[in-house]
Amino acid sequence: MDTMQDIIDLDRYPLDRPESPEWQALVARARADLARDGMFNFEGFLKPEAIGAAVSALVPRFDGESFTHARKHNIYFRKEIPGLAPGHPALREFETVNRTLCGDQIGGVVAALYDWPGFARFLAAAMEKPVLHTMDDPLARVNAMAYGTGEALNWHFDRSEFTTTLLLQAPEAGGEFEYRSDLRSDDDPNYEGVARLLADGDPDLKRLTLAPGTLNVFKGKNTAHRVTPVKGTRARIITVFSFYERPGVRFTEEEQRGFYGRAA
Ligand SMILES: O=C(O)CCC(=O)C(=O)O
Ligand SMILES: [Fe+2]
Repeated sequence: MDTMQDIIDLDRYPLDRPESPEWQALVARARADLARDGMFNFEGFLKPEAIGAAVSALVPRFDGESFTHARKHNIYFRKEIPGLAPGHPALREFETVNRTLCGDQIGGVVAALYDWPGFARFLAAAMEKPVLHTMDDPLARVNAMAYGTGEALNWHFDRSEFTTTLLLQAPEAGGEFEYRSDLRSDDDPNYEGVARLLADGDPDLKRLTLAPGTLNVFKGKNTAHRVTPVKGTRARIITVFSFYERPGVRFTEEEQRGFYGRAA
């Protein structure tokens, strides 16, 4: 289980053949989907055996050593936003609870995929970046989350421009991914639009039910998104990979403590 042949369905998703016509066609598909929907989904990206191996490796760690990420937070994961009055409805707080494992607790298939240069190379091409780098942050580089009954990840924007996730285990019900693409831009924070979304008044909200093994990439920095509460006994398990255009990116110690309960 340690070559990419064992991990990725390379017949469907030829990330191992950069610049080949098939690779370029896949890049074109991802770009078209990103332009239209703000995301792309590659179903069956991870091979079933690799999904099984990843879940088996992660479950005991979730049970034994995960951080329970439980807090109230606003969509920015920041207490204050310069220029926004403290009571502004865009700063409304919501509850998040899930169990999180960090980069220094994740090995095997998931870490092998993250560190494989063919992965970043493909994602860079899909996102029309000259290059993408893995993070230097030992905690944030790759995360795994388990959402049990009633657990959720509430409204937020991500730190990185794009977010790459891979669902490993689907819940029986709930645990849906809800998102609103381009709710803000780097030039326009659109606080009124944020407030409207948080008041459940945004008609452009979309919902996605992921299947295990699907690679999902979306514009996380400016796409508001959340995971709705899981129903049933089977946890929703997902991994999240972070890439940046700049090499050497790390979270601040405050960010590490907020997201993971410790610094490293
Ligand atoms: O669990 C998911 O589908 C999304 C995770 C996410 O948004 C995040 O980790 O920032
Ligand atoms: Fe996110």
